[in-house]
Amino acid sequence: MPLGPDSTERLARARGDMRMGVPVVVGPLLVLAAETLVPERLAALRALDGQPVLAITARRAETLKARAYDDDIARLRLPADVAPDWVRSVAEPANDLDRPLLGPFESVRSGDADPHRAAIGLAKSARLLPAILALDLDDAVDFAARNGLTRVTEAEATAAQTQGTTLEQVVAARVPLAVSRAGRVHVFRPADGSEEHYAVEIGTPSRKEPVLARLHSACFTGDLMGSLKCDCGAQLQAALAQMGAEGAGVLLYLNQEGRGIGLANKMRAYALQDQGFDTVEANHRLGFEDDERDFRIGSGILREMGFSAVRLMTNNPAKIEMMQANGIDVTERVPLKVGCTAENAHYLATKAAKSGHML
Ligand SMILES: Nc1nc2c(ncn2[C@@H]2O[C@H](COP(=O)(O)OP(=O)(O)OP(=O)(O)O)[C@@H](O)[C@H]2O)c(=O)[nH]1
Ligand SMILES: [Zn+2]
Repeated sequence: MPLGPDSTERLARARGDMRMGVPVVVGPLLVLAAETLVPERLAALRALDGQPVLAITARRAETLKARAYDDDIARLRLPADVAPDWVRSVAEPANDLDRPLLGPFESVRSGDADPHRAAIGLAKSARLLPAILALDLDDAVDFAARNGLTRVTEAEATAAQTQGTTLEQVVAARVPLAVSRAGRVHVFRPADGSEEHYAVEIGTPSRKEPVLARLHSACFTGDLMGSLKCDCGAQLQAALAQMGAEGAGVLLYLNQEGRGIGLANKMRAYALQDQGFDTVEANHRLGFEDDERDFRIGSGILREMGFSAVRLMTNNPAKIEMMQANGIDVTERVPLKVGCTAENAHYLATKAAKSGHML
């Protein structure tokens, strides 16, 4: 292996750079995340030859009443005189209702939008808002080298969205739990430098029979703070309690906060929910799909631990489908109906109506 970074490592760097507001080169494009744009970098971008565009998802474009000519994304020409906060307002819907006059937008029709799509995917995988400033470069390779910028190819950036599914166990150790003395916590680390995920094994479940299993997505507010806006904390405790009572089970704690959009974006969604949008509408206004989680991570961990069949504790049919599609047999669905509160009744009803949850 050469000493320099390979493509996986360059992708991890690119994510870090975007989060810091440092430009990266994706295929032929110079790319800056809209969310972390500062005035100095916008000025430096404008000093280059060419016409910058702001690429957003079609979901976001729909809210802004901008035309999306590239299916799932739109490329908006960057007006010559706008300040960085215009860019941020296009990306970030917090002030949509106060700033209705951001447009009119001029959407670009010609040229290849695939690199822009790849760069938006990279921003998502960095848990940033899916909006990027992009400028076509004539000499992308030299430009990156001259300016010390991280460069990834378009294909590498596209692949970034499906990485993080090859995980290796780093360590496992005994942790006596309130629900069972025989608790064991395993830590799994993806090869691409993205977030680690955990498995809590209760007892010593047989690898030859279906194991009682829960795929739990991290919810800082519900799991740790006792938020009444969702049912996550109660589901977590109930799942562990049932595993303790049966003497065996495995709970995967997946760091896919906010259905994979990250805590900052989930809090943005919560702010929109206070303006009257439901959980799905809020995700769309931010430019995300309803659910950005990659459930293959869960099936990968189960396989790594030697399990091939589960009795899955869930109300979400998508999880069952994803398990089956990824080689983990779901022999039984174990319902998990706990934690209904006055504050989350609307949230649970929306999950049932829009996400097909079985309630
Ligand atoms: N984007 C977003 N994420 C949310 C919201 N409320 C909860 N979450 C996240 O949703 C995830 C939990 O997903 P749920 O749909 O409740 O449950 P599920 O795991 O898909 O399905 P079950 O197995 O039936 O519980 C956690 O990662 C939470 O952080 C919200 O309003 N917006
Ligand atoms: Zn929650």
